Amino acid sequence: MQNSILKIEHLSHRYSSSWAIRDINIEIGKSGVTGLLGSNGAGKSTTMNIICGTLNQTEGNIFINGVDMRAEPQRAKTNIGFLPQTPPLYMDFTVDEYLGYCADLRHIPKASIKSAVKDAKERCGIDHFSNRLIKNLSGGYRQRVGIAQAIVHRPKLVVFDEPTNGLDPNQIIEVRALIKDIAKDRAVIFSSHVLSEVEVLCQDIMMIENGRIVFSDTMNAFNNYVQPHCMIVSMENFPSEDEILKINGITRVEVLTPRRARIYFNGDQEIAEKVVIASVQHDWRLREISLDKTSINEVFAQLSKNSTNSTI
Ligand SMILES: Nc1ncnc2c1ncn2[C@@H]1O[C@H](COP(=O)(O)OP(=O)(O)OP(=O)(O)O)[C@@H](O)[C@H]1O
Repeated sequence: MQNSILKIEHLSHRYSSSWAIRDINIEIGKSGVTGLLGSNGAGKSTTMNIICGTLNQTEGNIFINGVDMRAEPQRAKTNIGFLPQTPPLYMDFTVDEYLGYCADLRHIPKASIKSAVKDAKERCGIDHFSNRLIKNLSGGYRQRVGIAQAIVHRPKLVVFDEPTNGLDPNQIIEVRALIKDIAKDRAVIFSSHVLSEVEVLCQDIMMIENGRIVFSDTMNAFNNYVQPHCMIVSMENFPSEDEILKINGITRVEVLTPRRARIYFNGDQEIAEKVVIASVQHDWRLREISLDKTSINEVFAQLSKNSTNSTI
């Protein structure tokens, strides 16, 4: 790939005797959000810690903007910002003290620290909390401070390890919006074990299971790959299963309540239209019809299962 910000070649890591990740190869471009999706223990944090230079790999190479992390770690790290799963915050520092300290650690020249901190605070919407002790901020604002430290040195690649974990629903929406904004002018890698979160945020998706990449492509390709094959239907006058099975393309009906069912179909994307037409013709009084996203989760489970069957 021309213009790649991150290139990973044959990356493997072993903790004492067992392999956590095995032969991972990844290349990502200079902008946009790439989602790293995997269940608990799949190997996301291990991969991210190695990318960010906080863990030394057992085998393989990492290049950040063409710079080899092993050969020139300091130079490679100038282009990386990292928000680990547990944000490295000092609770007794104010926001300004903490971000100033982080900017200094990142070798920002003394004369530029103030403006770098100001930019990061503005970007993350925390400039009104400059003098607040971090321990007195809410979870969502602490996470913003964590994000601000990850971008204070204006890196070309920012890595977020499960950044919405432990936040309430409103905070999750705000942090997602912030990540989207940050990705406008740099590359972002974002890990999660929640498929719906990766779907709304990322253009590209990599799935890791059992230490191996089991899927790596665009979000569009993933959605095409996992075409839904069932939908939820509610009707006032719910017909018999046999009546529904008469609609061409429907293969199975799973009754959920007397007026609601999950309907499986054979991939025919016009099936919803056919159900609507049949409902009008037979006066079934359709109240709800929606593609069932659980079928996507089933594919995720299937990909995970395939990788569990392979030996690491
Ligand atoms: N310090 C460690 N020592 C030994 N084994 C470890 C260590 N850290 C992680 N592991 C193991 O390596 C594997 C991958 O863990 P990792 O934390 O990378 O997964 P993850 O996808 O980030 O999971 P989670 O979503 O739970 O954080 C797991 O089997 C885990 O138990």
